[in-house]
Amino acid sequence: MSDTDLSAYKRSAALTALDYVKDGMVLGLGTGSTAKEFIMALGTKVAAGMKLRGVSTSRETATLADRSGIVLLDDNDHWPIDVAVDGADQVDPSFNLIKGGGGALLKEKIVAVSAKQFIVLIDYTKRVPFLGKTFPLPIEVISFGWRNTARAIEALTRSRVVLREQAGAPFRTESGNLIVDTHMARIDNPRELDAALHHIPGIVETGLFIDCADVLIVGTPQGVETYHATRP
Ligand SMILES: O=C[C@H](O)[C@H](O)[C@H](O)COP(=O)(O)O
Repeated sequence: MSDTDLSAYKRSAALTALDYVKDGMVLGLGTGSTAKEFIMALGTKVAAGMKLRGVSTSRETATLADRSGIVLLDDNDHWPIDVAVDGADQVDPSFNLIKGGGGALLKEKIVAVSAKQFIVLIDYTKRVPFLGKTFPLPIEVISFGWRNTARAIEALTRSRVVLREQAGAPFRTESGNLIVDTHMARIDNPRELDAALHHIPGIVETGLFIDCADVLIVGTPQGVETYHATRP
């Protein structure tokens, strides 16, 4: 499946998400190619007269939002986010996610949990029976002592941990941290793993999004499928 084909499924999911957007809302705006489709589609709503404000999860998204006519709230404001919309790298049957393929996981998680409703958009290839295996878990760590932090992650997960690089240098997040990608064969209990990882000093945030997604919108060859999470 080529990226071009998949982008059509991402776009159809993004267009469906427009149904959740109402005039005057504050939106949490995710990062990545699927979120980009959504933000560009919002531009048509704004052009038609809808007033939207947003919180951006990356500089790239801020630029797109600006082009779409969405007024961005300041980083230091309190954000009354109605709906956050973002892509994901993997989604399991309980709607737990791996995110952070683009390195924006920290801001994305802050925005997702701040929203009254979090909508996840994916193409159908990202639904998996369990997290891991086909996508390494991104973990944001501070650079101070990162090798020791990586060792601790390896010891906990019994997996290979690889420092993410970009153009031959360590990749830096917008918060100035590093990302280590953790190649796990299978994540059996994402909630337990996330909790255990958060006990390791040096870890800023993980790409595990547990119990965050309220709505999952999936672009498939047969059309768009929408699922609503049920919480206990
Ligand atoms: O850090 C990046 C984000 O978590 C993205 O939302 C995720 O990687 C999915 O990206 P895309 O929509 O480009 O597949």
